[in-house]
Amino acid sequence: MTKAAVFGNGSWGTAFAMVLADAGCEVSLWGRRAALADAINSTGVNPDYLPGVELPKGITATADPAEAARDADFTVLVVPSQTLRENLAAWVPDLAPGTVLVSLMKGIELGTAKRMSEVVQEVAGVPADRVAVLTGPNLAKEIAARQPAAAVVACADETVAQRLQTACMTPYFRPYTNTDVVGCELGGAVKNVIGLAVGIADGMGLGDNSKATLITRGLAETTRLGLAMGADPLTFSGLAGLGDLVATCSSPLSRNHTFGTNLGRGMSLEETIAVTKQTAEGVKSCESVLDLARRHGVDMPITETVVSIVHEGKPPIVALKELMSRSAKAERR
Ligand SMILES: NC(=O)C1=CN([C@@H]2O[C@H](COP(=O)(O)OP(=O)(O)OC[C@H]3O[C@@H](n4cnc5c(N)ncnc54)[C@H](O)[C@@H]3O)[C@@H](O)[C@H]2O)C=CC1
Ligand SMILES: O=C(CO)COP(=O)(O)O
Repeated sequence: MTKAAVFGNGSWGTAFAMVLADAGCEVSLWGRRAALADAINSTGVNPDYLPGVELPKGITATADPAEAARDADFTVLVVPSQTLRENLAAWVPDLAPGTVLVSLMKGIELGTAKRMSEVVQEVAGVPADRVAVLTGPNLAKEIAARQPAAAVVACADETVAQRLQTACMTPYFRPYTNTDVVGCELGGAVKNVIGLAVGIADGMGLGDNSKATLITRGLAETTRLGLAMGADPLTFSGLAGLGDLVATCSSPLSRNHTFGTNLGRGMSLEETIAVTKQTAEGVKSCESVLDLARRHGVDMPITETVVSIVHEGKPPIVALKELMSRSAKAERR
């Protein structure tokens, strides 16, 4: 039987543990609080992150990383991106030999501007063919309700992606393989920034033309960055690009979208952070995405606008006027 360790028992870690268990894996689910692990084991529910959802048999929760990691064919990493480096360094001595490390995270590291798979390779000291990424339009609550969805599993080695695909394929969860790890990770991280922008527009009372413009031009700037970094531009019209953008920018379940909506309605950053209970990766990653864009000499005006609103306190109405009054351009260049 395939064994999977899932490190992170938040909403996506728990929902993906359900997918793996439904696909026939034996799953150990790690979280840092022993009391939560005990509650999950005794009630069969994760009361903090997926209340009311009965977890399938085949998931065992633990707060002990060595116990979680033991004999795992796949080690799934799903903690907030900015905490990965420190957490993974502590888990490395316990990792099962030969395990494939799978990132479910959608962020870029602040300071280094590294993608999560790069952090994993560096910290765990493993080659690219031992690191995979899973991404796509996968709002955790909908997956936990077993609503049909597709995803992308990306790895430089297609046979590894195919093994992961088999390990997490269920009647409601349909993963496709891809070898464009850079494009898949960029799609996942930048869509959170565009999700913030769309949320801000929604909060300001703007309508669907504005939303469609932000989504489309957001995808254009994501693709520009991807091209500069060696990604396949077609990845951005797939599930990791357009697919995830549409889900995030249209759903009230998206934490990034909701965060933006609160800002657009006039809440301060501090007030918005105070009412946000879960991880909204774009809030930090908008700065690292902009850093990445500057390192590669790529123009990302929507990302720049989001940074100016979220981190520089620019009023959304002022930022919007500036975004709309940039010099005229060709749609493609
Ligand atoms: N929730 C969703 O619908 C989806 C989330 N993701 C990505 O998954 C990643 C995790 O997000 P969620 O599970 O949704 O977040 P969450 O906010 O629901 O849960 C975060 C988990 O990380 C733990 N955590 C927080 N700080 C930590 C630290 N310093 N050390 C160790 N553990 C820590 C929390 O206790 C919790 O178990 C993010 O990168 C997100 O973009 C990707 C696809 C879907
Ligand atoms: O990545 C997601 C859906 O694919 C979840 O989006 P949020 O992190 O904005 O909730």
